[in-house]
Amino acid sequence: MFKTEDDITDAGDYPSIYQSARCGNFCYEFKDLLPGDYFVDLHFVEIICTNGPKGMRVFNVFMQEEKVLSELDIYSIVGANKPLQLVDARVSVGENGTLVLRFEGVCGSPVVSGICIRRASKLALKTKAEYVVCNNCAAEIEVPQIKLLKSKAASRYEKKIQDLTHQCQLKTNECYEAWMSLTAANEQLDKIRMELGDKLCQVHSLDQAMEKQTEKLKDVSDKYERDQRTWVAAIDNLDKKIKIMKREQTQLSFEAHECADSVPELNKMVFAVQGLVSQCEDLKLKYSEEQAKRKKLHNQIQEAKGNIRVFCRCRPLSKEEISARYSTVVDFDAAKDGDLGVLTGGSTKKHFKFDRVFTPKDDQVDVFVDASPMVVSVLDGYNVCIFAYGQTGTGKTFTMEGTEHNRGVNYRTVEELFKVANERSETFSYSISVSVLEVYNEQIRDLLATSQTSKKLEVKQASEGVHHVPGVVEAKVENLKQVWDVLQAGSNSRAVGSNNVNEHSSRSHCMLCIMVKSKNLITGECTNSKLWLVDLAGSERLAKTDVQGERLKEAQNINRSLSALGDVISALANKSSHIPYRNSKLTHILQDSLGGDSKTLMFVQISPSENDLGETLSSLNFATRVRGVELGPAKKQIDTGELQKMKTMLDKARQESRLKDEALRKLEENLQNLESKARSKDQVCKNQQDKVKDLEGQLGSNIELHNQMEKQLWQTMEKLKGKEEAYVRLQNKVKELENKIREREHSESMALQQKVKELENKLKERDQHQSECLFLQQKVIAPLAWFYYVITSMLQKLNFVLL
Ligand SMILES: Nc1ncnc2c1ncn2[C@@H]1O[C@H](COP(=O)(O)OP(=O)(O)OP(=O)(O)O)[C@@H](O)[C@H]1O
Repeated sequence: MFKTEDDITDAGDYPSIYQSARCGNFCYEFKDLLPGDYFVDLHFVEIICTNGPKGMRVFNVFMQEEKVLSELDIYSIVGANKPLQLVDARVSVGENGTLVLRFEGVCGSPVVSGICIRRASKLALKTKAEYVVCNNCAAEIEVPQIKLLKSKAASRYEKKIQDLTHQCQLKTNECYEAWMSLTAANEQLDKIRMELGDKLCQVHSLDQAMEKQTEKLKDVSDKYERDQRTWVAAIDNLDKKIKIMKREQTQLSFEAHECADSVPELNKMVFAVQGLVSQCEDLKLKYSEEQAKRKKLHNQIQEAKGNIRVFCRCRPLSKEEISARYSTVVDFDAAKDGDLGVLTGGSTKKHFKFDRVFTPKDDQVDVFVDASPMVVSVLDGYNVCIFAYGQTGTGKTFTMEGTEHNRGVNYRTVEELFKVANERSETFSYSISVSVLEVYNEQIRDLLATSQTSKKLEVKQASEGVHHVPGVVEAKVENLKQVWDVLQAGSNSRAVGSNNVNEHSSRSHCMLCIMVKSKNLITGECTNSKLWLVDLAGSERLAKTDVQGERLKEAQNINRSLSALGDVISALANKSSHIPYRNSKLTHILQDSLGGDSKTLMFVQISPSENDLGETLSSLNFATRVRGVELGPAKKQIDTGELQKMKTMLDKARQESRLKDEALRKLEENLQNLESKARSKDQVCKNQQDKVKDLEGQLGSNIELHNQMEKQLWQTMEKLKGKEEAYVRLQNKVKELENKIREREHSESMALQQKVKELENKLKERDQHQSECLFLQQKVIAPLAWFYYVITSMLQKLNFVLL
């Protein structure tokens, strides 16, 4: 016997069932069975749910090649995964002991899950037999009584079966309709689901749009709030500003009124100032006249003293001379009067007369006291030339340059110039610049030039009566320190050019030029003057030096330039039509500072030593020639009484000038104070008027701006209102939509639920019908099949008997 005990409740993957399942046409052959009758149970199950109408999965079952089941559709009877059993199908096994079960047209899914074969009891077959005679052969054919009974019952049953089959058919139809309606409902449900999905998508996108809209609205409202705050702050600020401006305007109008009130007073002041100004103008005029007079007198004194003045200075005996026991040949007894005696040998004494004689005891200060008036002339616009002449080693450099602790004329001159320039700073402005030159072997060298050029420096005429050396450095100096630095630079540069500084210095002319540009701040008169301070080369005679070659050339050049200087001075004194300035570089450079209105001071430097007597006499003779020629006999005879008178006049004029200066200064101060007060008042008044105008303008523009801002604010608020309304409208719309969606969802879900319920009910009903059908089928089909089988076999037998 082959039987499965598997209980199929749900769709499960039971291997035994699968293994026994087959598709298509197949048969099971059971061998070695005892001949006789058997009950066969067939267990069916539709494992896979296969949708489709009834009659799609039908198959036939044959037992011993007799069709016991025709067009069986399990699914339509029990549905998916439900077992169906055919029980107690009776079959006879012949002498061959073989039972053949054949399945035909099994399609779709496996259906046969078990076969049960049981032997039928023999007793059951032993029924009382009846005999019938065959019409053809008259043979008696045994017909069991029971068979007749059974045939009656079978007919009864057949009828019942027909009823039941009919009912079953009806139920199947109903089920089919229910199934179709369920399918349709399912389809509708799917459609609704899809619609619902679409709606949900729509709702979602609407939500998103709403969120975006809300965010936008939030941004707009934030911006609006921010703008509102800014505008409110701006309006507050403007209000404050307007208030401040109004206060300022009140203040300014008050001040303007005050100013207007003070106008008469101011007018009075202006009149007074105008009076003072005219007074001042008079005083200025007088002051200028006085100054001109003073200048004239000063000049007259200078002229009286001589435009070319000669000072003689004798140095002390040097250590070497003392140790060599050289005696002094110079007599200073009448030095105070400018007289100098030189012992020329024995008791012979030669006398010389100069403007001043400085003994070895006289120091640099004493020397400069007498030289300073000449120096100051350069500030009055005169060209001045001071030079030191004499034999080497007689103190030319000492007099002109001096030492660090014993400054000479050069330094003191500049010092004096700055001092006087400062004193005159209220009436004059001065610009001072300095050049330092050297003339060696008739060649000009710029000692301030940072780089020496190969180009020769030449003297050129800049304009009528003005000569200069183009390309020469003119260092602008504003104080003593700067002058000292320039002098040092010149001195250093001079040293660079030679191995032995002293030797070189004695063989070249060192020329310091101080250029002064002045402006009279009262009259506006400008002058351009220069002061030459020249340390000449040694004047020793050629014969004595006894030199040759380069030194001879140097000495010749020195002699030539010095004699050219003498010639120029002579020509000037003689008022000659031609002054031979161009005979040497020295005189050519000094052209505009020697002669004319210029003033010249010569220091003749001498040695007291008997050893230098010859050179001393030579120098003194040259100096005498210069002085003698210049002053001339007529000029020498100056009336001292007249001079004294002029001096007294000058002193008086100076005194008066000082007093007037003082008065003028005070008046000027007063005037300046009044003018500045008037100016400041004017300025204040003007400023305030301007301020009032500005403020009025600003106020106007601010009011306009304020109005514009208010307008803008109002417009913005209107816009915002509109936006807020739109926002509220949108929010309402969104809410409405949400409500609609909710309602729709609710109604749709309700309808769906209802439908689902209905469908479930229908399904339940169908299930119930199906189970009923199944139950009926089970109840009916098996016996029916049995009866059918029995009847068929009996009919066969009957046919056989009948045949
Ligand atoms: N009045 C003086 N009192 C003291 N010493 C002096 C005086 N004059 C000149 N001497 C000294 O004499 C020496 C020579 O002077 P200085 O060099 O000035 O002569 P010089 O004429 O310029 O010579 P050179 O022509 O060589 O340049 C220096 O040592 C200087 O200090």
